[in-house]
Amino acid sequence: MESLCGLTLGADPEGFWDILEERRRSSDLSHALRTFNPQHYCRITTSSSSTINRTVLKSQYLRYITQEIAEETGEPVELVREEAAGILEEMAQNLQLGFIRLLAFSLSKTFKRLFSSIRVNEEGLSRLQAAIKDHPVILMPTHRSYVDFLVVSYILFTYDLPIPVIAAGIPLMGMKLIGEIFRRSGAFFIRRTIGSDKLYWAVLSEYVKTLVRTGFAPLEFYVEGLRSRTLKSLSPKLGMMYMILEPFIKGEVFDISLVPISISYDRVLEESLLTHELLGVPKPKETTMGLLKARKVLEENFGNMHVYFGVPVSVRDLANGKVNRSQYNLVPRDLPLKPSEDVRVFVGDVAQRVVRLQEQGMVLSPWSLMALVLIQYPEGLDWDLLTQKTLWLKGLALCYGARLDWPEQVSNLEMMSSHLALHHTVARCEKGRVLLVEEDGLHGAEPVSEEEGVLRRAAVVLICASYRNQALHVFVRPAMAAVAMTTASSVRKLDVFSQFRFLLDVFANEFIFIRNNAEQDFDQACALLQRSGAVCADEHSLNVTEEGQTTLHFLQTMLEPFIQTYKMVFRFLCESNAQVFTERNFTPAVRSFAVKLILSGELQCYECLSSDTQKNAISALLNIGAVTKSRVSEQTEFSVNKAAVMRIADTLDGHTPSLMISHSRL
Ligand SMILES: CCCCCCCCCCCCCCCC(=O)SCCNC(=O)CCNC(=O)[C@H](O)C(C)(C)COP(=O)(O)OP(=O)(O)OC[C@H]1O[C@@H](n2cnc3c(N)ncnc32)[C@H](O)[C@@H]1OP(=O)(O)O
Ligand SMILES: O=C(CO)COP(=O)(O)O
Repeated sequence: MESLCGLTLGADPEGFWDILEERRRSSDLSHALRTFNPQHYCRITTSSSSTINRTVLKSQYLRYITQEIAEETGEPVELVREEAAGILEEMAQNLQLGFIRLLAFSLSKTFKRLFSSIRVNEEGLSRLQAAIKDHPVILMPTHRSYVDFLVVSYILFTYDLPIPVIAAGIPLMGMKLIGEIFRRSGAFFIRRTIGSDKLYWAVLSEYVKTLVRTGFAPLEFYVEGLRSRTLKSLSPKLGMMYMILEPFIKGEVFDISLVPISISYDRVLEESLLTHELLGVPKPKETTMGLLKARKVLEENFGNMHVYFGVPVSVRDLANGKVNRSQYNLVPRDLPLKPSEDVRVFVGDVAQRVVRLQEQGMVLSPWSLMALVLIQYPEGLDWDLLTQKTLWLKGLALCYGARLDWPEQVSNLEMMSSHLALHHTVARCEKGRVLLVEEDGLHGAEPVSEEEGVLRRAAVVLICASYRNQALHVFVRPAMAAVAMTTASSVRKLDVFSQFRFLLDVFANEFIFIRNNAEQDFDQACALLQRSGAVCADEHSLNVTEEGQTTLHFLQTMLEPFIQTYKMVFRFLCESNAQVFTERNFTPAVRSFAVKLILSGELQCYECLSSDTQKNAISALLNIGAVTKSRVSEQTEFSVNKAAVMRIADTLDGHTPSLMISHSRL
């Protein structure tokens, strides 16, 4: 079968093509050394990295800011400019085709060992090719693994598309040799927390804006800001998003195309490390030695990967009627301007929409559905029951519009058994019963303390939960409506909606919802519940059907670990003697509170140990106003309004009408 650039590749019924198939049949060296002649942006003004750097340093914007900083600090302006040049030198990429070829060769070898297939939607690449010619393009992939940025560049190279420049966290720069190879493969390095460093913000934003204005190359950045430890989408970071959109907002480019990219893994390379971070184990430092030591991962199989290139989104279309760009006609475009309220809202809205599109492009593996069932049976369940429930769930997922990797020509038994085998480190079938498998600890199979036992159990539960999380975006709206139906004061749609809206507020950091979209979310939730026959609705009420009990119960149980974790955090805040917590102490203190509750038998939910969910619970309280945040002597502190937290906990239980909470905004 033919692909975009004439390669012979394997297609599956969903329109995905396995790019490794060709690699398994022909020389990796010829692939790496083949003619590479991509079509660039039609108005590209430079293809030289050093010209980009010079343009940044000479820009009016940077001159203005360096002058301003010199006046504020009393430093000579030349010194400030030198500092700016130093920051730029640390940051700038230096893309060279030779390094791309080198990596193309090594990655072909590595990917073939790690993955059974890498499937790419070719029509998405054709759309991307067209978009690249017309406007500056921003590639926005999901971030679940270090493999993400490698595979995106690899695919673009394979399909003869321009190699992107990529915003990379600075720790990667520190890796001996690898850091430099990455820089020459298009990475530009940014500090992880910039805080109030005015000069750094200025250099970074001018650098990013120059890349966009000149159309030097597609710009790739990870709007979630880090790899999601839970495999669930993270709330987007807005700093870089703002810089990228600014050239359009200020009328310097006609349009910008944002391309969401959804990367779905059957099995994530870093599954165990990422999960342990959720339990408080520090992330290993990125070093070349660490990478070499990790090479035993090459002995494992990680199944299939799907990379879905979404439909390019026109920023111009999104901005229509939402941003008043004429306000920028009155001031020179080079001068810094604080973003107006409409721009701030717009940037956040764009980022949320892209993350939603990323979710919609994700491909679910059978294991993800199996994990959804398995996690609801912590003591394990019979294989037959797992099969029956997973197949039922497959039907529900399809009914809710999920993109599933479940080929019809393979039997269900074969599909499920092979996926269980792929995840042999997490679950196993013994005597017809499927059970979660705990990893051995540092000191062998037996835990040395009760606490270690809890954390070990939590590790495997959290890995399983992360694969469940891959599918949550498909179910979260109907699941929230299902929960709202149990706690609402009546079956009247108005009452259920008010409870639903409260849940949206509480879980705003947990799941991706677009701001001010509650009514559409609710309508969609009701429509899906109706479509699956779980409820029948008329204009004013929602009623559970007889056969809908099972669906509703399943959906409610799906959200239970999140509800339990939030309640546990609320309880911790209310029972603690202190009214104020430092950010640093919060997670360890909540963790030991949760471990105690589990050991005492008061809490059965091991997912409550996830620091990610605990932090989201605090963020929810901050958003609602029940907790406030302040900086006190270099530390972030949370002050808790215990009465407000209790009312939220009550509403979550359905004891207090949600309207009171939403309207008073506490
Ligand atoms: C063929 C084969 C080839 C293979 C070839 C391989 C290629 C191999 C390449 C390797 C490549 C690796 C790639 C790795 C992938 C990652 O490393 S992912 C991690 C790095 N990327 C990102 O993080 C991107 C997304 N992050 C952001 O946008 C973040 O906002 C930033 C820019 C990093 C800043 O982070 P932050 O300091 O935490 O800031 P943030 O929370 O966004 O904002 C802080 C405050 O600054 C304010 N602020 C925002 N903008 C500004 C501004 N311009 N001026 C002043 N203040 C501002 C905000 O309003 C905010 O204020 P508050 O609301 O808190 O009051
Ligand atoms: O630096 C990154 C490279 O992927 C992402 O940050 P984390 O390592 O925190 O996920």
